Amino acid sequence: MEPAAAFPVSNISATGIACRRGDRLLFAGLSLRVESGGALHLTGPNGTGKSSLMRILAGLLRPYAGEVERNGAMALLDERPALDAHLPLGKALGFWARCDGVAPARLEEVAGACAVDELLDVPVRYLSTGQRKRAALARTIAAGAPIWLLDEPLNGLDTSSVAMVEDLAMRHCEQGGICIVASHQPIALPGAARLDVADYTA
Ligand SMILES: Nc1ncnc2c1ncn2[C@@H]1O[C@H](COP(=O)(O)OP(=O)(O)OP(=O)(O)O)[C@@H](O)[C@H]1O
Repeated sequence: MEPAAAFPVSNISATGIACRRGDRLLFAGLSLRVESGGALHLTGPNGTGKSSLMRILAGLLRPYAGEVERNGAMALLDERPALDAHLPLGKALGFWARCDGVAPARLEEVAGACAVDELLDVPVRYLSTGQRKRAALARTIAAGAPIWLLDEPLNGLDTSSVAMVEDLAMRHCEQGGICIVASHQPIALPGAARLDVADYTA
């Protein structure tokens, strides 16, 4: 994929974050900051609150305490692909591309980079687990946001697709983007900081 234009300087920071779900305080006192070109790997056992933290960073979940500040647009990949299951993949991606003002040529390029360019005529509901994950990644990347929040991006991917995601994330950071990945799987992200959410369990 041709590099996108270098991203404007961006950053995301969270200060003193506490997260409560139901009547449980999951974690407290968690702070982080990632600048342009930086990567962060959020780890922790199942149920520690990685996805909850990602939703807090994305502005989709209000923290119980603390603040998130962000300069720059953000795109979230999580377990919901946000692609219309009844549409062929190309049309489902096209919907978001129009919303985000993405040129058709750029969408094609991103589809190629995510290895879904051969699947554009296939209804989203027929895609395999790994194909759906790559399609959701294409939707996320095509948005053109400097800040990527990738929640378990490797789930369901084969070895070559894992390498593909690692390469895309590395190149995004080289272009001045930010990549925050929540995953209990190892992921090769050169220079990435690591934060174990379990260290902040309340
Ligand atoms: N809407 C909700 N209401 C109440 N509890 C919730 C809600 N959503 C999640 N939880 C609980 O919050 C805890 C943390 O969930 P979360 O998905 O953030 O963890 P995680 O670290 O991402 O886990 P995994 O590694 O399994 O994906 C879990 O115990 C979960 O059951």
